[in-house]
Amino acid sequence: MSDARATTRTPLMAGNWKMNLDHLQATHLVQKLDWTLRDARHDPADVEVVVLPPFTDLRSVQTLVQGDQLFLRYGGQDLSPHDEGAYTGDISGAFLAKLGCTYVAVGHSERREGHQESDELVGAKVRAALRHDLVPILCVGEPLEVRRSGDHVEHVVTQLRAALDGLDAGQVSRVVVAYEPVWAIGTGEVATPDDAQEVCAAIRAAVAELADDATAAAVRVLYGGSVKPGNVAELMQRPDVDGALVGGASLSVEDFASICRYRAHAGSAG
Ligand SMILES: O=C[C@H](O)COP(=O)(O)O
Repeated sequence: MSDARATTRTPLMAGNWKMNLDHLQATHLVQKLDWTLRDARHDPADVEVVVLPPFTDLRSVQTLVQGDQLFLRYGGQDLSPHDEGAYTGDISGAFLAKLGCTYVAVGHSERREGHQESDELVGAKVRAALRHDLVPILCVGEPLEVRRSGDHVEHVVTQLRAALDGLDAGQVSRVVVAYEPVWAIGTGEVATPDDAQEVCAAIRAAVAELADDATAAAVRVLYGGSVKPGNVAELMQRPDVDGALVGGASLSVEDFASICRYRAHAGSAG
């Protein structure tokens, strides 16, 4: 199967573990994931594999990845907009960078809704990530009532603009965007490939307006929301879908490895 996307964008599969797996379970999963992918001769140059464990697992994951030279990358699920100081409970971008993180999720809907994170705060977190050379995975997506009203593209583009406005093209080019319709997260109700393509293409067009065409062509746009081994290949056939932000299925080595190897499984269910 050949992907329709520009070959300059390496597909990215990121597993967001959310508040699951302690550091012992994390060690086990990461080792097994690496073995499984190596066994299948997975080439990270073809599809980049990332895990986003809870903060308390990161040191253990770092020790494994760096000590045993595993090919997967890792990152945080959130970060503070501040760099240091009296911010009890916050984790700075500097701390994540020191632990070898490459990525950090920003503005996940579970943070926007559960912790009342505003567009302004999400934008400040994107900037904090960039200050510490972390790649922000900026999450945007509409709730069900907005999808039903038909204003989903406008909603998502507004979130994107609020987070990225004022950044220069070089900064925008370092961002990964994840389109996650809230109604598809953890519900088993995946967006259709056409739904995902519509919004991912609109995100890319908005990036072109915020930065320039070259930046828009280079920025990776992921889809997230009930991605499974059985639906990932079809989503990945759409030209503006460059990967997936995977929640529940990333907690299973077999399922996540299968998602990462979607090209090998194209045409089969699961
Ligand atoms: O960050 C991941 C998303 O919230 C998707 O979660 P899910 O794959 O369990 O629907």
